[in-house]
Amino acid sequence: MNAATTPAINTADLYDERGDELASVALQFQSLGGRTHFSGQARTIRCFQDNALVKSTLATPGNGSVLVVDGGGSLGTALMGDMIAESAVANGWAGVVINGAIRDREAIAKLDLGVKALGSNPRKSAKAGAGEVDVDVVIDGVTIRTGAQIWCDPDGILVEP
Ligand SMILES: O=C([O-])CC(=O)C(=O)O
Repeated sequence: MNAATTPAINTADLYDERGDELASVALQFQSLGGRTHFSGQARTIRCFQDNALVKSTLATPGNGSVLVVDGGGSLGTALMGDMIAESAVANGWAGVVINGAIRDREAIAKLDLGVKALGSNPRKSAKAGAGEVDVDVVIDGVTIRTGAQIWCDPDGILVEP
C-alpha cells in the first residue's frame, strides 16, 4: 500500500484498543517529516555520529518499512539530511525514527516521509560505516527489533513487542 491508500492510524486510538500489549516510547521525539502518521515493520540500525549505514540502508527498497536508528541520543551530528530522506521516499520507506538529530528540517518537512527525531544540527556525521544493521535497539527502555510493527504520529511511538 502507498501513502494514499494507507489509513492514518492515530496512536492514542490504537493504545485505547490494545493497551499495554503495545510498548510506548515516552521520550519526546519531534515530528519533522511531511507525513505525520506512519507505520510499518521496523528495520533497525545502531550507530553513533556516523550515518553511512543510514544512507546505504535507505537506498535499498523499503517496502513500506520504518527505519529505526538508535544514534545513542546524540544531537552532536545529523544522521539524515534532505538527500538521504529523498532517497528514502524514492525507495518506498514509510518513515524514519532517529534517536538523534537530522538536518535540512525545512526540506524534510515537505517530503512525503514520516520522520521523528530528537532535533536538528547542521553538523554532518562521519561516513566510515561504523554501526550495526538489524540489531535489537533499546530506545528509552523500549526494545525495537527488526520486523516489529511500529506506529508513529505526533503523539508518540507505539511498538508491538
Ligand atoms: O549527507 C549527509 O550526511 C546528510 C545530508 O546532508 C543529506 O542527506 O542531505
